[in-house]
Amino acid sequence: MPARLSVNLNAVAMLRNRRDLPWPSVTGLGRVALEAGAHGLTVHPRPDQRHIRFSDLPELRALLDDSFPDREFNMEGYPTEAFLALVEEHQPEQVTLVPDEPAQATSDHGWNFAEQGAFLAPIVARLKKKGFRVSLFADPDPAQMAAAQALGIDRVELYTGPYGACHDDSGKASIELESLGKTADAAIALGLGVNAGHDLTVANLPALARRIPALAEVSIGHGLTADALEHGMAQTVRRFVAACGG
Ligand SMILES: CC(=O)[C@@H](O)[C@H](O)COP(=O)(O)O
Ligand SMILES: NCC(=O)COP(=O)(O)O
Repeated sequence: MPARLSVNLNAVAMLRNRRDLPWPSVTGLGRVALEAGAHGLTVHPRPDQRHIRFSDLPELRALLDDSFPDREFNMEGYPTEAFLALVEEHQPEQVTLVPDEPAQATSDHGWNFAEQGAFLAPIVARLKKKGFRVSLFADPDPAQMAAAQALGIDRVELYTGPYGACHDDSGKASIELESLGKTADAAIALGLGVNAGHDLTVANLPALARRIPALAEVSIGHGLTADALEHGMAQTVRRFVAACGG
């Protein structure tokens, strides 16, 4: 089965937040994504709300519940008490825990399961008890998968940033790809599902999907939003030229 696509709306939210105006609409573009076939929506509400605002969450939950009940809401974040309260309020189908510092510009590494397992274990147990599917952000490192699996999680999300960064070096990309592939092999052998995300694009996704045929889900925001701008720009300029009376 092909990997499912969850559209990360953080980049849209960041653009919206440049002005005190309601566009681009996070919920509106979430609807466009779902109408176009996305299997779900991802948000990463950071503590300073510089991208997704906490007030976006009820609207997105309602969009999925009212119009797309077969799609999924994936909430990502560092498991502070405040983040866990948001999760419990908005009931995503999947919770992805990431080891990000509050002021971190973007996610840039996975959990160290050996060192941070004791911190994660009660949080995973709490989320599992409440019925959430739990995924943990993981570096491409097969040796860490046993410690991840021991936490009782459902999936790992492989951090694909280093692979995405090889956009101009196919030799290095194939090394990063193999590292992701071996980590996925180890996770799958232990019974874990495998998601992936960070800096995935139309260009680098096909090789990833071929190397990891059981890839369950990819969440994509930055590259997908850039692609939408690139491919939508000409049509939009035509609309504005017409609005100018041209
Ligand atoms: C976990 C991950 O890789 C994404 O959540 C990524 O960090 C996107 O979040 P930002 O758009 O806030 O960078
Ligand atoms: N979970 C990873 C994710 O949502 C990726 O975001 P981006 O790097 O594509 O913006």
